[in-house]
Amino acid sequence: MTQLDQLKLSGQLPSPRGVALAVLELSRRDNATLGEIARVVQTDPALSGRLIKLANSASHIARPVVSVQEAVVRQGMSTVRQLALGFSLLDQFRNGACTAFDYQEYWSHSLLMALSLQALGARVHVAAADELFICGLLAQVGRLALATAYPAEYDAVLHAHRTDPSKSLITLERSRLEIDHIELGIVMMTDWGMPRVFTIPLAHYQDPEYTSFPHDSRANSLMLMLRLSHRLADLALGSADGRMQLAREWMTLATELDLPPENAGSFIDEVIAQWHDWGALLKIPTSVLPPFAEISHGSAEASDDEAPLRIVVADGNAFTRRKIMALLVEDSGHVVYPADNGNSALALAMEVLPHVIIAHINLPLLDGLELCQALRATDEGRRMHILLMSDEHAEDQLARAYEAGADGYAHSALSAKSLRTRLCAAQRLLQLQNAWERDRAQLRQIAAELAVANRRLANAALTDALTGLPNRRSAMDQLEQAWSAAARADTPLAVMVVDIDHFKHINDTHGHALGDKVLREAANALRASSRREDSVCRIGGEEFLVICPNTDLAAAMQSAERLRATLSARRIAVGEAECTITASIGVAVREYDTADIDGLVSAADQALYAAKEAGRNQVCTQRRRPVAVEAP
Ligand SMILES: Nc1nc2c(ncn2[C@@H]2O[C@H](COP(=O)(O)OP(=O)(O)OP(=O)(O)O)[C@@H](O)[C@H]2O)c(=O)[nH]1
Repeated sequence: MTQLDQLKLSGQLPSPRGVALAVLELSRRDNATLGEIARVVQTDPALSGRLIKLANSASHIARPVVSVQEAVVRQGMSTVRQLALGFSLLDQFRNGACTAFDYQEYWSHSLLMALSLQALGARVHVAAADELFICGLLAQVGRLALATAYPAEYDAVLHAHRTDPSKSLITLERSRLEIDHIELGIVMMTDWGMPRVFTIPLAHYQDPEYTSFPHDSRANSLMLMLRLSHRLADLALGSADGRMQLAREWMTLATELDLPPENAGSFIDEVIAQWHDWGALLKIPTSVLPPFAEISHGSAEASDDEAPLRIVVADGNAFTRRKIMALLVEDSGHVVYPADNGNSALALAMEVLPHVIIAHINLPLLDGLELCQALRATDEGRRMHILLMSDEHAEDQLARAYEAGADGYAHSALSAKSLRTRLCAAQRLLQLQNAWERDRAQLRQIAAELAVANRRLANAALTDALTGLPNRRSAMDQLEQAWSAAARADTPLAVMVVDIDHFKHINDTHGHALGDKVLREAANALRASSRREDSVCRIGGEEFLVICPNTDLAAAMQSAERLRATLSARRIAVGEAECTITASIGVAVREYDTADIDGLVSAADQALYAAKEAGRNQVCTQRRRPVAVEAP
């Protein structure tokens, strides 16, 4: 009798109890109905809740499942049986006699595998979500079984593995227990009715060498999904030091399932969030991780020397492609994107903008030389380091490779060392490019800051600091423009010079600070009361210039009168009391004999003088006599 047969007969293997056992036995009957299963499940509230939660977590379900019956119908008899079993094991084996076996960590790892597999299933449609969940949850049940059946011996196995990790766990299990956890796990799962479609990839997914299922087969997809899920669980529960490497391996492996590395972050962060959620429900410990993008990029201080490269490996031969990919990932943690023909290599390169492309010269669809030429014809492709590989060393091929724009040429059987050496050149290029881009970014930043500072200075040079109005210089520029526009279009142009009366007296009586306040209030009042197209400027101490395009004398006089009235109606607080001000305004319009803007302002000044002479608080034109205007 084999060790396995003895074990099966011994009754020492983990097996379901209670409701789960009843579900298992019931489901083995030929005439069992889903209704009967649901009734049994209902007697266990914890199991009922978990089945409902699981049924609802399959994202494609529009209407939430609220009853056990519905959950059981949706999940089907075989899935319910296995879920009941998985949860029953979890509840029974939270602790055990094998001291070196961390039962809590085991379940935490298994739960994350279950959720990851389920989430991958939503992207790669190879099996129902609940089936994938249970497949992940029980993927390593053989380890739990060995720890349960042989606590002392397995303790020694685990210690030996920890002391010398170069010896694989499976080898140690075999040498000490004559059976390994994978074999045992498969037997147990087969006994529990797990379909072969799952047990076959489960038996192989931990092989260090790739097991060759056909590339587009369901078994291959499941095997990759199991590897990805296992690696994710290792990443989440392992030490922070190894996370970056595992994250990059994960991204590279994910490309084999057509999951683009740029989607890895959101996928993994989502699965980790579900893990926390389920962990709380099942009372299983989980760990808090930084966002995946942070893990995969490593510390911000990583130097250019350590910076991983994005590499597209294009080879029609799956074996060579995988060999190179494995070398690149294991050796230096680069992020690698596989392509099996020239067209997909080109599309991939344009999408992920790799630093390096390693392409076989005889690629299908678009050969290596054509790929090289196509890349070199683009701005992005010109910056990539292209290494072409060939199965032969032919001089004319070498020449054609360089003519097509390749940076390097190598034999396809190149060694790891030789590949590493060649990547050094690309890494150096990357360093230079990074340094150049940093310099450029710094220059752009300086230029932007300078532009802002210049704008501020220019603005300050044209603005009066006290009132925020355009200053004399700006006023004269604006007037020049208004003059030109009026001359071109033969339209009228008027200006007003507004001067606050007896302003010296205000300063002398109330102080300079109140004088400033009066100026600010006068500026605000003038701005608020003038037309939108007029420009109010401060051209001297208590003197303002209002430029009024397209305004004839009568309209200007009317506006000036309105401004005068506004100012004189203004009450300005002086401590508890108030004071009032008045202003005199001189108005001038551009006439056929007005020489230039100085002439125009001078005419307005003369009019202002006339207004002052006439007693202040009034509006005059350049004709040196007050003009009576109607109040607006
Ligand atoms: N508070 C304050 N006072 C200013 C400012 N700029 C000029 N002044 C003062 O404004 C006063 C102008 O006085 P004058 O030119 O004699 O004119 P006025 O007292 O208004 O008399 P009339 O114009 O003839 O009505 C001076 O005392 C200046 O010191 C300023 O920015 N703030």
